[in-house]
Amino acid sequence: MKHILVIHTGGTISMEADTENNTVNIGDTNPLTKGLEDLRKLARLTVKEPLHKPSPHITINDMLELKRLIESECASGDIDGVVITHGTDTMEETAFFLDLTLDTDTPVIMTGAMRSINETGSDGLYNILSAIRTAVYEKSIGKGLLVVFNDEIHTAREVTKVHTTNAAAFQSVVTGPIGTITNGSVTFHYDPLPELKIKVNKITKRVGLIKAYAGMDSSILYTLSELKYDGVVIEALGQGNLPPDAVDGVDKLLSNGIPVVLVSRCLKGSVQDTYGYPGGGKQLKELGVIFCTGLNGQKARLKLLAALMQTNEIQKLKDEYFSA
Ligand SMILES: NC(=O)C[C@H](N)C(=O)O
Repeated sequence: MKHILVIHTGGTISMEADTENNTVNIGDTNPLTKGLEDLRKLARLTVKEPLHKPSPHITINDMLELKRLIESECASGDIDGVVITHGTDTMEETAFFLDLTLDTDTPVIMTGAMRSINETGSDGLYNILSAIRTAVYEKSIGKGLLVVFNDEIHTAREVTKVHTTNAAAFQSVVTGPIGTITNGSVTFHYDPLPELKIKVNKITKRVGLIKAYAGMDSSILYTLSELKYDGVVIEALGQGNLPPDAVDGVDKLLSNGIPVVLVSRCLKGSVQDTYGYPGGGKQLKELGVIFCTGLNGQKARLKLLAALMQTNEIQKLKDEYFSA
């Protein structure tokens, strides 16, 4: 029998509905720590609970703590796979951060739930079951961090939360799921792209994330510059454009040595220096903005945060961390 480390961190999967007050709450204890008995038929389980939080409370230090825990537990060579339960709101961020910074071939699977443990149709235990099935499956080795949810398997790079309440809350919008689970059998459909790894033990930088909008000016960008943020990610318009009045703010950040990474607020497609009008991608690229295709804003922010622990030279960031 394979040995799976189950790490609980909190989220709706560990919450209970209070039907009188119509709220969902995190209690003193995590009901999941007792509810895994049936799943022990699938694998030998060791259960740890380093955190018991709703996922909007998860911090970058929590992500680092999880990374350290996984590394130290896997160092013995006795762990065949890891399953992490996590709230869904920031699941893609913890998943991406761990994928970026963990250097292991051991399958690490993340899951959660949209309905709390005592609600009718609760999806928590079912998703854990699917996650354990994926963790023990031989072909999950070397695929990076995977998110298992509602019978689908997603890579950390592609997955995003697309629905606030539906049990099918996660999608790999560009590629579709990397795998599916049918009648308890795991099938993979393609191999993931190799993900860059960044070695970090601590994060001491501050990176802001803002979304561009029609009529945006430079005020927020000036503020981030005055507050001496270490980096800024902008979810730009379309192919990588900004309103003309926002350009001076970008210029201010860059001339203060603060890297600016640009992703698109569109769900699909790449960012490119196509448009030559004021605020267009061509002007932004010439100013020194780093273009990043394939990551949404929250993931590009984490990548910049980790990369800034290696270098704050804009050219190096561009060449070594954001060239693909
Ligand atoms: N479904 C969930 O887990 C949502 C919850 N707000 C959380 O992220 O902790």
